[in-house]
Amino acid sequence: MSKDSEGLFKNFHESINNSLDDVVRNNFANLESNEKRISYLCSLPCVKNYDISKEIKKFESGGEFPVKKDLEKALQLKDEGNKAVQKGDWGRSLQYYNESIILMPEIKSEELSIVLANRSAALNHLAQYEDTLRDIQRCLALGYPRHLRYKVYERRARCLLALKRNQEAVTAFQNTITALDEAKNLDKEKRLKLRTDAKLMLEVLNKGLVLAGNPKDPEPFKNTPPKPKLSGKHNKLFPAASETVEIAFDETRGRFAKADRDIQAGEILLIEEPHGGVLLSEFSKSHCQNCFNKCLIPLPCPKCPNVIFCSEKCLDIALKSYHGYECHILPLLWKSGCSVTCHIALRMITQNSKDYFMKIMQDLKEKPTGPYKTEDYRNIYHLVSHENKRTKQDILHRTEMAIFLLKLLEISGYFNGSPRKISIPIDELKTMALDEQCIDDAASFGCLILKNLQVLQFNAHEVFEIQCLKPKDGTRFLKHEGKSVFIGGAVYPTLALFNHSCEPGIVRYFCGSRIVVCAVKNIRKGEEVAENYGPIFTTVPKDKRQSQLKEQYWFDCKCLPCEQNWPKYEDMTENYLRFKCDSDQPCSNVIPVPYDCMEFMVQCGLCQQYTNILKGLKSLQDTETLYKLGRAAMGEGKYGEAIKKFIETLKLYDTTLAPPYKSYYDCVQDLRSCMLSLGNYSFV
Ligand SMILES: C[S@@+](CC[C@H](N)C(=O)[O-])C[C@H]1O[C@@H](n2cnc3c(N)ncnc32)[C@H](O)[C@@H]1O
Repeated sequence: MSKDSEGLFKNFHESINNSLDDVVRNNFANLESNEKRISYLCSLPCVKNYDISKEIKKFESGGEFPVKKDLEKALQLKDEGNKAVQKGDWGRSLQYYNESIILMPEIKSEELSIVLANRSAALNHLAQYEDTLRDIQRCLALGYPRHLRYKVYERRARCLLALKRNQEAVTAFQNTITALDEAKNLDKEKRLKLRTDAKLMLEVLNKGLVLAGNPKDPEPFKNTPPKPKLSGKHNKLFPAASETVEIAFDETRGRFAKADRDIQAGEILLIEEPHGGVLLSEFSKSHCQNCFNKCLIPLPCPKCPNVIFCSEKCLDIALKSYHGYECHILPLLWKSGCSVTCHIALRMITQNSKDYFMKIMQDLKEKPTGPYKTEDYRNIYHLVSHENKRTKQDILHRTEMAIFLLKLLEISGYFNGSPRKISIPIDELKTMALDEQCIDDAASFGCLILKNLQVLQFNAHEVFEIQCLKPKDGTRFLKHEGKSVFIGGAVYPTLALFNHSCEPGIVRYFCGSRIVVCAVKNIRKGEEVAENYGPIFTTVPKDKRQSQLKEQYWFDCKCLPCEQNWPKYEDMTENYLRFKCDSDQPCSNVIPVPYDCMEFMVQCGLCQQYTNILKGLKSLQDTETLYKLGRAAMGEGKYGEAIKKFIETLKLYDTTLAPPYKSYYDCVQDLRSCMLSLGNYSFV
């Protein structure tokens, strides 16, 4: 449940807990399968008869997440946009048009086409030509009135000229001339002037094209950032990871990742799409519901006023899978007070069809073999859920959540195999009882949801972006100085196989909703590639780390900093250097050498061999210079350059010294900050 939750789910939960007597609790506790737990709880009168009609009524009243589109408001906002245009405030008009588009009902396609055309004018004035062209395309597809079309064709032609796409501009000017014939409300003189201008432009353009030998137009500009690339080939068994990573297993730690060869700091080890990725409700009107990118020119869902998309592609993906079902239940879910984890648990179902689950239901008993694919629900089903360590109270609580989500799933039309077409009429929803026809489905899907909730507790990741203050004109902004903001959640099934260390070897960042995992240390072949579940040894004392990990993830951490009781960053001493034993035989020992040591040959206490520290001291001087260069590049926002310097610094450190020591973690921390700067960011 969300921390400050109020609302339907909380009340439902409290009401059940108050109604259950010891006998019922005992009966529940003795049930051995999730299927039985769901069926039993669903059959109890306190669940079936739970009255939700009053709470549902509250949703109808709208507020932050209205249940329906609103023509009147949409038209008002359009008018506000037009007024802003008259004042020459194009930025403000764009905001009004955006809001109007989101609220405009789908059936008012002509009205919508007009707001899109108006928005294209604003975008054109703001010199966002590619966006202008997209909106013109959209407004024409929606049936923009024929007598006004000359305007958007002419705008299209001018945009194409600005983008130097002259061949296409010729067609657009020709369309303008044809469309002027239909401009019945335009006075004769204006029409004549526009026609003459367009003809003149056509002449100039055609001549220019002939003179230049009819060159091809430049490709339309792609506004999607380049996709990150794995370092090395894909792992054959775990294709989201690189072949440098192997997934190993042992009885105490379960599955975990280790290096299959020496890994260098800076290598990209994993790139993975989310499974069940959801955006937090607070970002539903600023970020694309599908790819999580910040979205300044939103495309609305045709049916609901609560989510936006960055492109037709994202809209199409969402509508054909999860959003088709979630469209009308989102306000209910968001206002119910249940957590983002509940939403992910539901999304893990809605993103696939009922048929998909029916086909794999039998397979779920066995762990799947073959390549471990991100989209394959069977893999997620077998992630760690610690089912047999759960308390009765925990299972009861999650079963209640599952039942609440089941009810939403039923309302969404999921069990009938087709999304509901209209928003939920209040009279339809009186109690929590499930429709008799859905009882069998409820038992099967309730089990899956319950399993999802258990799995998510240990395997979900937060999705974040870096938010930077909007730079004033001409001023530079530094992404590493931005704030990391939690915008959503998801399971990344391959990353979920990585265990924790309080001294992690990786950093994760996001490109849209896709996660990228990058090494921030050099990791030797055979060593664990560990991620971090929260507490880091440099900042959190051991007892706190141990108790946090035990409480949240149910294991005793035995990482090196925990086992050897490494000091926090602030307590690391600079009085001696931790030299690696440099003997001929491989020796893993560390030789602490006082800072003011006058000897240059020091003896290893373990293998008794001598290490010449002069060579090491010389290379440490080089690391200082390299590190300073990296810091300087970072301060100028040249992250690629800074990353290279930090990687070189770490390489030199690793030939000489063994962590923990301050300068090593300074460098790791800066490398991490630079890597984070490569991910999602937005201006606030
Ligand atoms: C996200 S999963 C990691 C993958 C998991 N080991 C598996 O087999 O699928 C988290 C769970 O892994 C185990 N785990 C993670 N880090 C661990 C560590 N450092 N030592 C022991 N167990 C760990 C705990 O059981 C934890 O709840």
